Amino acid sequence: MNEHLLRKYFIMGSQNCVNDPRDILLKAIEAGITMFQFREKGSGSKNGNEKLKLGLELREICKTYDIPFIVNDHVELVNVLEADGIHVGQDDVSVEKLRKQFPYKIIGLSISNQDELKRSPINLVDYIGTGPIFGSKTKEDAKKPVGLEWIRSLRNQGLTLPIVGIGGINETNAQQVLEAGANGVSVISAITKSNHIFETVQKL
Ligand SMILES: Cc1ncc(COP(=O)(O)OP(=O)(O)O)c(N)n1
Ligand SMILES: Cc1nc(C(=O)O)sc1CCOP(=O)(O)O
Ligand SMILES: [Mg+2]
Repeated sequence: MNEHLLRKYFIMGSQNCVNDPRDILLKAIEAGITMFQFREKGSGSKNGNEKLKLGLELREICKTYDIPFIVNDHVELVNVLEADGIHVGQDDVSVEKLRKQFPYKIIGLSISNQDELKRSPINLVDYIGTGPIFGSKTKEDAKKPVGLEWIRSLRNQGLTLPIVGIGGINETNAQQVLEAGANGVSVISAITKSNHIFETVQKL
């Protein structure tokens, strides 16, 4: 994949939004996000047909503006939403299975420590998502922050795969994440909770 797509990677589900998620996505796209992940998950999130309807609407917006659309976790939504790819974690469907099913889609995998790195088939993925870099209140089951040191460690071990940092990243600390060796930053609340989405995304 083109590693520049990770530069400003926006993740969102309706549970993250006070305002209409469609409006938030449109504003974020106008401001310059480079990729979008549909993550309808956790308390307050939609299910079934409502989830599907929102996914289709957000997908359509991304298609209009040529922004890659990634599905979080849910393999069955990849074809239905004509997604460009899928992001999975260590406890989700296996990357081996995914790569067989989707030879040409973008596959992102979360890797947050040395053990996970050792047991992950990184040759099959397009990028690594790693975090939480800083403390995050957004993910209900977030691990303890791994810090910038973990990104440096991945690079010091010679990992050349594109890396995107996640967790507690905002316009004031994004630069540190890039300087540590990440190709980009993925954010939820920095954008969904911003009163000035355009300025926030520009600063990121
Ligand atoms: C870009 C990116 N990085 C990490 C994650 C977290 O994935 P996961 O560990 O599977 O946790 P959930 O998001 O499924 O709760 C991500 N979604 N995106
Ligand atoms: C979805 C997610 N995954 C994480 C991980 O560490 O894998 S942290 C996280 C939440 C990111 O939200 P915010 O930008 O609001 O902190
Ligand atoms: Mg997951």
